[in-house]
Amino acid sequence: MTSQWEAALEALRNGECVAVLDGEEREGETDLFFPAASLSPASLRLLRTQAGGEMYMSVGHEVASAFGLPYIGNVLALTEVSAKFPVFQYMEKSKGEMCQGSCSVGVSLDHRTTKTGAPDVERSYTCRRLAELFQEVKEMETSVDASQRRFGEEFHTPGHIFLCVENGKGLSVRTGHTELSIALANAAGVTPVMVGCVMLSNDGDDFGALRPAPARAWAASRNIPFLTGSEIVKHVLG
Ligand SMILES: O=C(CO)[C@H](O)[C@H](O)COP(=O)(O)O
Repeated sequence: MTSQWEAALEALRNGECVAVLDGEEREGETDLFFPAASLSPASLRLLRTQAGGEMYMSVGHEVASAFGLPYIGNVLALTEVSAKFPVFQYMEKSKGEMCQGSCSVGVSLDHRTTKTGAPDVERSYTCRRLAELFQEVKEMETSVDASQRRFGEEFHTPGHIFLCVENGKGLSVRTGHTELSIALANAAGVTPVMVGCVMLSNDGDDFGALRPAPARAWAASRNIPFLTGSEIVKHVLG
């Protein structure tokens, strides 16, 4: 029988969905993921209608490095920013990349050719294009400077997809959905850019995140591979 791990890698190679529960001790949330490189508008619709939470694009550390993409918390923590916009002196900011909270968040963006950036057809194009552009600059061994310029020619910020940036040491220091999804992409051999969305409850008075048991049952009913954070860590780090 195929294991959930093998099924997940196969699904990603085929551009299909996988479900990842980070862990009860962490968020205790299940996020659905598709590989960005082959993301279709229909896949994006599935994330929006079946998961329903915030949609984001996890980018591997090498992708962020290739384009010089920062963590937004580090940008907002700059003294120049607080001097000009004093509210940022007072707001708590996730700095660095190692905390388990929302510190992996980067900038938001849209592809420049989109009209508003919001529809499924436009958001999926934004995601696909980022993954494609990374492959292009990687294969051509483009300098960081030239890669950043190409990135700027294609994307504007702010936009309708926010980035989550993998830390440089991966799962050994952080086991967020950001690192878990990129570890899966690397294991599957697909471009390390993944599009994720957290599953929320649609059940009566429960306005929280979808609990692990119904999330697992939903995935099983659709033949979508379901993995926990600890299973992924075990497979990747041994
Ligand atoms: O909850 C989420 C989105 O709404 C995601 O889990 C989050 O954005 C990814 O971050 P992390 O790596 O901290 O899990």
